[in-house]
Amino acid sequence: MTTPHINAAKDAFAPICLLPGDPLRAEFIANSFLTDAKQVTNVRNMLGFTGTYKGVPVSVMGSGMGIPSCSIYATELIRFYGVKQLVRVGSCGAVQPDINLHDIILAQGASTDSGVNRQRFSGLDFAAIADFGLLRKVAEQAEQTNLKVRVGNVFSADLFYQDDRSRLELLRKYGILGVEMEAAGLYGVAAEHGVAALTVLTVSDHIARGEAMSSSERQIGFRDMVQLTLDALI
Ligand SMILES: O=P(O)(O)O[C@H]1O[C@H](CO)[C@@H](O)[C@H]1O
Ligand SMILES: O=c1cc[nH]c(=O)[nH]1
Repeated sequence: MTTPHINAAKDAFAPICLLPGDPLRAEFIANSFLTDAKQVTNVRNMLGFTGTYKGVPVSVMGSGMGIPSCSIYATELIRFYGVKQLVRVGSCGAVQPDINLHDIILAQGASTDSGVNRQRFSGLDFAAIADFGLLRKVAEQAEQTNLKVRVGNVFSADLFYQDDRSRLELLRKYGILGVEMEAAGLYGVAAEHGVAALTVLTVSDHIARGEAMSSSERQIGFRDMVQLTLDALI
């Protein structure tokens, strides 16, 4: 079976799928965390893998950057491959002064400048929120392992390069924790199909302070996020 963007066998994906933006991060997660991970799709080099974690089948697939790309993969995974729980494991730029590089954010909700949810919600404003069950599991796992996480609203931006400082100040004032590019779209796709989604983010940049992780720091930081997420869900 193939879809326009996934060339996996019909039963190739597990009901739980992690979605990093970067397909090479998907490969890293598969090789580092999953047992017997096998590559199941490679259309456009958007790699997807399925293996097990503590004996439970888990998939991981790149989603690309931005809501349109992520929405394509999320929709095909749900409609054609039966995925029921989609958990984005991504990076973000921090907005608030008390958030630092390496911090982990659970995106309880996602504000956005994208119009996609208005398109699917008849022009009305849809509150793009995480599945409470998934959110609670990851928050409780963090508490049990003494890993500090922040839970709240993030902003899913269409533009990565956005130099408007007044917008940054607006986001800070409204309590936005971090800026990324997919969560609001993922939550909209999940709501449309009646499945569960969550976004877990590692702070890779501080937008206000102009700080950024090195590539090796990114890998270690992402490791903590993935470990937390898998231990919470499985
Ligand atoms: O690291 P990922 O998961 O790709 O997430 C963030 O990084 C990309 C921008 O560099 C966007 O996709 C943004 O959401
Ligand atoms: O979308 C993103 C991701 C990481 N850092 C940012 O500043 N923006």
